[in-house]
Amino acid sequence: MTRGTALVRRPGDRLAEGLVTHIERTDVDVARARRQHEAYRAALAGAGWRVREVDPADQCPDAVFVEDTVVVCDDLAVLTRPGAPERRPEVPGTEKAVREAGLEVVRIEAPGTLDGGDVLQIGTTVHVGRGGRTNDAGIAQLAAHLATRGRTVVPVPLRDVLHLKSAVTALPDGTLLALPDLLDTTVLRQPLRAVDEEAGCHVVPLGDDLVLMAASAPRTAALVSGLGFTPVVVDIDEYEKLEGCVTCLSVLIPHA
Ligand SMILES: CN(C)C(=N)NCCC[C@H](N)C(=O)O
Repeated sequence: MTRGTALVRRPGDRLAEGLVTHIERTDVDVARARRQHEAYRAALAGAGWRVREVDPADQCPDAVFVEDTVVVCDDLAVLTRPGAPERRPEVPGTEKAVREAGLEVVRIEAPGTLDGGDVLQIGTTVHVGRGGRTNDAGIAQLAAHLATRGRTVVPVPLRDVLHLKSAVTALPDGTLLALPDLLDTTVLRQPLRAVDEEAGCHVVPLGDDLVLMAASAPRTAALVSGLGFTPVVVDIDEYEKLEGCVTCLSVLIPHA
């Protein structure tokens, strides 16, 4: 049984030069990061996803964080215009992959900026973080594109955090796991549970009751398990040194 296609992009040799904005830079062990990426790909495959590699963009240290380059909604791929200009050359490789997956392609245009890490889709509601990477023009363009698929966009102001999904993601039943101090929770449209581990608010529903989580959030994994879900745990600490998390390393395209 295949759930769909999971796009990933292998880390390049320059990974350790990736951007760091809200945390202190520490050394990244690239060889270890490659092993962790291999295990991450295996976890996706083990959960029933067909893993497809996006062409490398090795001149861009952050290219492994492929989530930031596209928002997939049903049969539509919205190519982003990343808020960090040095990440924009990552987009053409993603465009090739989503075209090959048969998706309709539109894009965020200047002056809009939008990173996929700011976009949290839950049912027909799409929460979009407004912060350092995503601006109002980007949010307005995304809202217009996703309206064609019956989605409603809710902007969420962020505080001192890279992306919306650095601070909140959702379990398969729509319950939000969040670090409430990092965003304006009053605008969120789903029930919220505060977590006490930074990586605890990063989950990726993989289908059925499976929930991809980082090994750095053991207490939250126990919580998630107690709620009746099955955590699929991966160690991604080399990516966490670059403000990455489990969501950023893939783009899931159901049924593709
Ligand atoms: C949800 N998150 C956090 C993401 N989708 N992306 C992380 C990108 C990290 C990269 N060093 C950067 O600063 O762009």
